[in-house]
Amino acid sequence: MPTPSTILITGGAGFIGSHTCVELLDHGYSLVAVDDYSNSSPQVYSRVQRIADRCLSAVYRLDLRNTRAVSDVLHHHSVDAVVHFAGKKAVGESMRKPIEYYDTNIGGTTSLLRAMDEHGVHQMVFSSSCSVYGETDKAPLSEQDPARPTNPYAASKWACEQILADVCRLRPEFRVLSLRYFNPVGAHPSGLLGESPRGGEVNLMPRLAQVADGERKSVTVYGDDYATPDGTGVRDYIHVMDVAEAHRVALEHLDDAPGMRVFNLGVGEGTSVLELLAVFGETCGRDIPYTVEDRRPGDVSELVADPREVAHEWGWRPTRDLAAMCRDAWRFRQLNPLGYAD
Ligand SMILES: NC(=O)c1ccc[n+]([C@@H]2O[C@H](COP(=O)([O-])OP(=O)(O)OC[C@H]3O[C@@H](n4cnc5c(N)ncnc54)[C@H](O)[C@@H]3O)[C@@H](O)[C@H]2O)c1
Ligand SMILES: O=c1ccn([C@@H]2O[C@H](COP(=O)(O)OP(=O)(O)O[C@H]3O[C@H](CO)[C@H](O)[C@H](O)[C@H]3O)[C@@H](O)[C@H]2O)c(=O)[nH]1
Repeated sequence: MPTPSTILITGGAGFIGSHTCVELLDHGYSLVAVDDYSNSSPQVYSRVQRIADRCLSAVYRLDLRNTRAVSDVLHHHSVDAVVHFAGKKAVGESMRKPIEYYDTNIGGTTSLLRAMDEHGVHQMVFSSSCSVYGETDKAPLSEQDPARPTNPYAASKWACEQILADVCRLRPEFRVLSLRYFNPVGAHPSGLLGESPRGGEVNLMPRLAQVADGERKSVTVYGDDYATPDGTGVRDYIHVMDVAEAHRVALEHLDDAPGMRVFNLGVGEGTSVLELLAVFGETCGRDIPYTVEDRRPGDVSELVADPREVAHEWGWRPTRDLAAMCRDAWRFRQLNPLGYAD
């Protein structure tokens, strides 16, 4: 995609969205961001702009399911492509609130597609998830492996992928790259941006940081009876700046081929809960107490990427290691103990 191009970012104030805003501003893109701030804060944009030393073209508060509101945004800005992050992302919460997850994630995506089509915008990079692979004893996982979602969150992402693939098949002007992220963690090295969830369920890395600085007494490890080397869940952690970079590279490859294509976004290395806990403890020089409880409903034992397809197609691979992920997440926590308090 030639720069400067104008990109609509949905969920731009979120964890991955905000880091991607920095990466795209740094590379000359003009950005229009929309978010309902259900899991983020508008304050994040001033930090994005401070890091990038450039402004976003516009920022809107809206719920993606409001097609009219999205359409109004596309009416006012000549957008070349959409990077679609907005959605709900917590596996455990999705087991308790399945309707909310299907409505937000699938309804938000179809609403966005309608508004895009109305304004002749047909290119999208979509945030999918490795959770679509579900419970499997295969590691690493390639894009050709079957999807077997085990919770409504994963099922909603799989449904979106199927909808997007079908739209691309029936309407060849559409081009979609669906990126199945494994576990994005870490933070911007400046310490200005990071993972700052508003209540609800907290992912493992921000939870480790909460315990390290004493906000919580211990980490609950969800199960130590999985068929993994130490019995705890294994994931493929990838630095959020690598994920942001991958979106910039993806935008350059949207036109490579017709239809929808799916890519894994992971490092290709599995890390257990206890291993991550140990590396995080070493990084911050503190003990991280933990207790073991039952498995979290909807969780799977192990998800590790085969990352070769992205490397082969785009000549790109993640470069930041687990120590950098922990170091940056800890720096963000130390500099922002209250997150983006507003
Ligand atoms: N973080 C992960 O581990 C991970 C892994 C795989 C996939 N993903 C996917 O990547 C995307 C971004 O994840 P994240 O970690 O940045 O999450 P996040 O919650 O930090 O960001 C999502 C953003 O979308 C916004 N949003 C939610 N519902 C909305 C709606 N109806 N209308 C407008 N805005 C809405 C939230 O306020 C938030 O700012 C999500 O789609 C998520 O499912 C995340
Ligand atoms: O307090 C916690 C939090 C998590 N875990 C464990 O740590 C691992 C990682 O859990 P996270 O909640 O950090 O991440 P998930 O893998 O459950 O989910 C995240 O990555 C997925 C892809 O794996 C999804 O896409 C989803 O959006 C995103 O939240 C899992 O084994 C989980 O059981 C704990 O033991 N204790």
